[in-house]
Amino acid sequence: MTPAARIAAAAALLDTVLAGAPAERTLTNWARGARYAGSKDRAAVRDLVYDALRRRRSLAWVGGAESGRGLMLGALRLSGTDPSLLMTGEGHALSSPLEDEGGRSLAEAPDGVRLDMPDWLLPRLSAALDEDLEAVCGVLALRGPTTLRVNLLRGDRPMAQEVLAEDGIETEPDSQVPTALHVKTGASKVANSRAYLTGLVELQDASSQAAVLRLPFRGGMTVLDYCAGGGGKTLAMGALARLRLAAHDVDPRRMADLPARAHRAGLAVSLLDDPASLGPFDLVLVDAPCSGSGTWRRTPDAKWRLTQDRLNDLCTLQTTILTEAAALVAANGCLVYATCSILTEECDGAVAEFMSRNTGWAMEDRWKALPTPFGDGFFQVVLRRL
Ligand SMILES: C[S@@+](CC[C@H](N)C(=O)[O-])C[C@H]1O[C@@H](n2cnc3c(N)ncnc32)[C@H](O)[C@@H]1O
Repeated sequence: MTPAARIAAAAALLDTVLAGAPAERTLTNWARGARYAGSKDRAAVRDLVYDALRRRRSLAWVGGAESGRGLMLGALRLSGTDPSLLMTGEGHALSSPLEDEGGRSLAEAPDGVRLDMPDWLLPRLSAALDEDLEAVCGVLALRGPTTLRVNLLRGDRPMAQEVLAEDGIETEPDSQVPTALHVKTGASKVANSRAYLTGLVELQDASSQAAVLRLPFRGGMTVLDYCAGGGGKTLAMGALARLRLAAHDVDPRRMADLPARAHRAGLAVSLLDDPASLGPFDLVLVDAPCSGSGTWRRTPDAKWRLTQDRLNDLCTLQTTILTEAAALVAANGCLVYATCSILTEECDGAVAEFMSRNTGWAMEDRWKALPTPFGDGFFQVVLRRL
């Protein structure tokens, strides 16, 4: 595909996403049907779509319309490329830009446009982030890093770097998180690399790794990952101490890959439909469903889909799940609440709500990470049963 054809394809896909279709499924369906697109074309179109969704409002402002064409026109203008070079109307290219099509300056845009956030969320984000608001919105409008967790049961970080390099994957150690490696080149090769297939590394953001490293593990503890999903945190916990590990999720299909991942990592994990049958546990982790606002650069359509009602529902669900999980914690055990949100109501707000309704818990640790070029936003609190 020519660069102009890739832009036209991205514009058409963006129209589908803007009409309400999930971005990931839209791209997957397109890639299946587009036999003319090679792997480099598919990756380039994917980047165009995701980059545009992250900056949907600012690109639409500069491009003159909240449409695939408008976003692509805005993206070309903001990257300093003359749009008429790639929107020529020839072959598969979009038609040439009209003289009066878009062209507004971002300097005149309202805050929600400039910061690429829905207007209703800005006051909440501003309250949560204060002087960090602009920097955080800026980070969420850019691509995130690809980060690996080194599985200390299989080797150390220098060894993982060497094994990855043999497969053409260059990495750099994170300066704060001792298990994290940022992928510099070769990210698309990770899933087929020897390091990944032998369980030496897993894909996991540095903030999630840092959160798990803070937990108070001792050998022999019983640990339940109550909202396990794919089991990223289950495996990270299991690599840190000899634990008796169990995982649960209200939707067990989400844990479908966990047995194979655990096997690769050298871990045994019991999958539980009814965790009370094996409890109580020394530590129960609630990695709660949330807005995902700390990770919106990875799922940018979620930023635009969140509504006030949905956020209220999530807050209610978070407190409900915490209350359910608390009943599974042993005497003197820990209840850990974690979320990849940066909104106060889903972080301190959810914990305060739980504490106001439940006595007999003491807060032992509270940790919050804002999204940076090296890690996603994350929040974690450790409560101990008195
Ligand atoms: C943020 S994700 C978990 C991600 C996972 N811990 C990881 O590190 O890969 C939240 C999970 O909570 C699950 N969930 C939602 N409601 C639940 C409930 N009432 N009880 C248990 N799990 C629930 C969802 O199915 C989802 O898999």
